[in-house]
Amino acid sequence: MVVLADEALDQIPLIRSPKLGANFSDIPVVDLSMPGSAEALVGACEEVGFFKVVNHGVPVELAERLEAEAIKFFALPQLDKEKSGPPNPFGYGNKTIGLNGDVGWVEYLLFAITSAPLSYTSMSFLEEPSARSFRSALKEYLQAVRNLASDLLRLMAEGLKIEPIDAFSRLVMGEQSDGIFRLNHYPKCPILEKLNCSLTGFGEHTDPQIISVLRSNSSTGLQISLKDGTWVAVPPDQESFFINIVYVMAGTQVLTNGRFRSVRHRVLANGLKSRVSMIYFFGPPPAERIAPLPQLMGEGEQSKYREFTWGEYKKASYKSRLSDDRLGQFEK
Ligand SMILES: C=C1C[C@]23C[C@@]1(O)CC[C@H]2[C@@]12CC[C@H](O)[C@@](C)(C(=O)O1)[C@H]2[C@@H]3C(=O)O
Ligand SMILES: O=C(O)CCC(=O)C(=O)O
Ligand SMILES: [Fe+2]
Repeated sequence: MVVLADEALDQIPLIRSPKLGANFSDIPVVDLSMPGSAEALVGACEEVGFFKVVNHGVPVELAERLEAEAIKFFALPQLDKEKSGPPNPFGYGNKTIGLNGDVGWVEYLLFAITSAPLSYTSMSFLEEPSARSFRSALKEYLQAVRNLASDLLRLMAEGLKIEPIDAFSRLVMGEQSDGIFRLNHYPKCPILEKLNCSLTGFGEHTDPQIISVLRSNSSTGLQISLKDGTWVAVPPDQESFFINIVYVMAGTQVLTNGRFRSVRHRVLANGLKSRVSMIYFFGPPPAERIAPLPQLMGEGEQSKYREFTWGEYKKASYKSRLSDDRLGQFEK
């Protein structure tokens, strides 16, 4: 990203509340090495829809290697980065998010991920022989995070006492599944220090897939919205993963029939330190029919939504703005 011109800031929503940034110390923590982690995970999905995972088995060095490669990419001259964009919807993007007018103080690389064998959208910079270390860091990281997501989704089924145990994981691990991976860079924005306010990095939204696995560097910025609508800051932890139980899985009454919450979240740009985050979003194949799991329906209970396929939902989602309710059109 080039040096900030004030007009660039004009387009991006400023957030003026002075209280932003209070750290939220009650983020549920799920320790995968402890007995009872399935119950802890279900409790976190019901209460907050967001939790931190520790003792997750993914070597910290894998994330650090990919982070270092991402930093090298984002440090390239703007014209070189743009050879891998614009995102349609995949590729390099700068400040615009999606196709419908959302903007933020962020540049990013967005990849579609396919499984069996694991592969990702190619981009101009990845074709260069010099991108070998980027490619290998990316592949190893994606594979490790897939394994973690599969473990988490199995634990979720165990905690909810759903059979078969792969009821959720099979939805997102198959060959045609809809995986997306995003590398975000929120450059530091020193002018914010003088203005005494924050700048939207990534506007408020709920993630549209089934589950998202997020890792960031030690820079602040991520906030979640609590049940009462208050925004709280998530203290960064570069050795852990943050899990977002997302839209279709959660409060939408689609898969878990309203048992799980999905959390609205956003990222604010930092005046002093840039933030790098990497998020793997897991979704089912386009033809998958989305309806509540019968095991989670009460007797005689009806779903609030007409049945739809994942492909129909995604199509509608790409016509929406970040903060929209993307399920409205599927209500009965
Ligand atoms: C405005 C949009 C960008 C987005 C697709 C969408 O139409 C609505 C949701 C956005 C989001 C949020 C979570 C993920 O970052 C993302 C990759 C996704 O799947 O849905 C983005 C999409 C994007 O950046 O293209
Ligand atoms: O960068 C972050 O920490 C979160 C970004 C985000 O919410 C997203 O890409 O969906
Ligand atoms: Fe998100």
